[in-house]
Amino acid sequence: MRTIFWDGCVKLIDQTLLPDKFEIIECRRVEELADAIKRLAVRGAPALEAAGGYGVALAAHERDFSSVDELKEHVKRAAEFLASTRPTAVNLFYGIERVLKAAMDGNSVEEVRQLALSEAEKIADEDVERNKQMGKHGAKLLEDGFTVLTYCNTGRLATVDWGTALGVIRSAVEEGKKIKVIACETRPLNQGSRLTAWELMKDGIEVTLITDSMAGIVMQKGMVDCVIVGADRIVRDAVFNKIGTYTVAVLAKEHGIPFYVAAPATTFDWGREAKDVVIEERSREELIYCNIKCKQSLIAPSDVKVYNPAFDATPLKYVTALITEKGVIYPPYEENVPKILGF
Ligand SMILES: CSC[C@H]1O[C@H](OP(=O)(O)O)[C@H](O)[C@@H]1O
Repeated sequence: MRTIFWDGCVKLIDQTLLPDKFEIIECRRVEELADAIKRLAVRGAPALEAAGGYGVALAAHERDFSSVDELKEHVKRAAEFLASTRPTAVNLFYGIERVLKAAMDGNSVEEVRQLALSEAEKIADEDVERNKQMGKHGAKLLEDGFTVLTYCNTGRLATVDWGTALGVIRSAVEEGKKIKVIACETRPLNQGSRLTAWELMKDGIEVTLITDSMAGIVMQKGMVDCVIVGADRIVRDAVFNKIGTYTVAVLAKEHGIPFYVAAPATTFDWGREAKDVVIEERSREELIYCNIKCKQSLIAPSDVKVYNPAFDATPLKYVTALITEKGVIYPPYEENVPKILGF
């Protein structure tokens, strides 16, 4: 089953309930999908790209319209609303803009609806295919018997299907290589423990869960052959990814361990630099409660000051190679990224 798909409305796996409950959310209105994005029921840059696209298509279908002009105005407003949900993953805006552009070519209500949904479906289908391509290219970097350290969740649940960094691991395993994974839990929302461990165990891929603070000792003990992470936005001088990625990258450099980033071309925002990117800051409740879902078990004084950035920026000097659907890109990035990705 895909992470997000169209079935008369937008349907998606509610990732906030995993690993203990597997439920599908049905979004019949854009507001419902926007809420799902904001509370990370659907999350992960490529999954957000599809969510953005499906969200624009949903806007065109969510009610009746007296004219194609009224419909187009409604869709434009919905696109702006969807773009306001999360600021850092550039894929979200790519998906929204791509479907909005397609929809504007329609000359009737029915045509706008058809064009929007068709483009949103193309985005979803393309994501699965490019993840498989990325997996093939990246699998060449993993030797039989490797142990790979991962951060956050970059698997099926972070994409429409297959995954980016976890997709590379899946592809290597599919080729017959024995790959073990050390998954960082990834505080505060535990995408690593709740989602990555769940995905890998379902696939029968050996995974060991560690706290984020253990990343150093496993590298120091020689337990890690390489690190593979995903990305939310790659700019000319840095990779934006889940908070804590920068720490892992510096540790990997210190221990001479390859640090790879797997991301599709739509995660690249090559015209910008790190200083131009907004890092999402999330609620204090994510840090002061053990379980954000039911706001139980305080693990900090309820009125303590909190800083909760959802992402950090890893300078490209810490990145051994960028794994994309077009191939593996090595430094010098300023020369090779535009050449291979055609920017
Ligand atoms: C395959 S991209 C996944 C990327 O997205 C995650 O962020 P979030 O869970 O907040 O959407 C994280 O940065 C992952 O690396």
